[in-house]
Amino acid sequence: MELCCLCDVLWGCALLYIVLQLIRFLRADGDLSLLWAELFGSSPEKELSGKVVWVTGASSGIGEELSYQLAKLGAILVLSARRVEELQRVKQKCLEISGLQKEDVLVLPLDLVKRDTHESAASTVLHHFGRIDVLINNGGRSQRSLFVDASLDVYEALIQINYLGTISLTKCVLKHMVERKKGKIVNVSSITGFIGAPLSTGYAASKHALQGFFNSLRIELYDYPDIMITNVCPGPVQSKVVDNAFTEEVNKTPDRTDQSYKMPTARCVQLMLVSIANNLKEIWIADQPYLCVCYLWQYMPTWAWWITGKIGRKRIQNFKDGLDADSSYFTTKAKAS
Ligand SMILES: NC(=O)c1ccc[n+]([C@@H]2O[C@H](COP(=O)([O-])OP(=O)(O)OC[C@H]3O[C@@H](n4cnc5c(N)ncnc54)[C@H](O)[C@@H]3O)[C@@H](O)[C@H]2O)c1
Repeated sequence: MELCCLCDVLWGCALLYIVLQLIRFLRADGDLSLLWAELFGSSPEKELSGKVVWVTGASSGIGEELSYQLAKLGAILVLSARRVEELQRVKQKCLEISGLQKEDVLVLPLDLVKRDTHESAASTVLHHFGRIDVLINNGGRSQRSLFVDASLDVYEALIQINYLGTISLTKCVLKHMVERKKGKIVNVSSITGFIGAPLSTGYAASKHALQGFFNSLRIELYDYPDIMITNVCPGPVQSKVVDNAFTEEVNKTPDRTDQSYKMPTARCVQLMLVSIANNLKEIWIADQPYLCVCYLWQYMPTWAWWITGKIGRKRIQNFKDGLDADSSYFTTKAKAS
């Protein structure tokens, strides 16, 4: 009788656990393999403490937040972007919030477009720290313009920064990882790396190119099982990406709009670190309805076209109204600020 009672309690607990996890998945902000790794996988603290991590685009948004969370985990950092004073500011904060010493954080200005400087940048890191454990290809720019209105120069610039700049730096670092037979390359792609988005035709093309490249490179590295490639695909996240986006012309950026309704940068970075710690190959990080659209896109492409068409029309209308393109699909409009 007592055994029966114990069994009932155990079954009750198991059922409660499953229901809780189901609720969690329904409110999910990541794909299922990512959420599984968050619940049951290795912790970023365990995997990343003491590792040499090179972050590009570290001067703002996701890259800046990555630098802070990695510093707190005890990772040794290389911070790259174009503006040295912004990188110094990020370094200073890294030192304030962590136990890192000045010599544990290297500020290394780098322009992704200047590909002839990438080899010497990689040599500088190797000279300074002796190794590169993780390269996070995060630097990049987005787009807010319709194809009919945009100059082809914008398309060239997006490919130069997001695609060619990224694979150029990867080539310089990969040589070293192949010699060591280990390392991690993390690419901040986007959900537009595998689905389409109006106003971002050139951006989506550059991120599709990145994903095609890294998914193929991963197979070329089959004989190096300890060299890991992770493609990170975020949906809308709070950052300066829209302020810095290309518009119709290369030298024109959009008016500032409210970004506060998007996923907090800290949450996006927290999930990215889980994926790096657990060697996940591709992760999706997005609030709804974007995550649902990602699943639809994979499993029911024709239905997905129907819904992305509806959402996409609204996106263009928001843009024409001077709002953030992603604001107010289902609710009242966010104002331009
Ligand atoms: N925020 C989002 O909604 C979102 C969604 C999906 C993907 N992403 C991707 O995340 C990455 C980080 O963007 P973010 O959202 O933090 O935007 P952000 O504009 O705040 O940061 C971009 C970073 O890239 C750097 N950068 C831009 N051009 C560069 C160049 N030529 N050389 C070197 N560095 C350069 C910037 O200086 C900055 O440090 C980008 O690759 C972006 O495409 C962002």
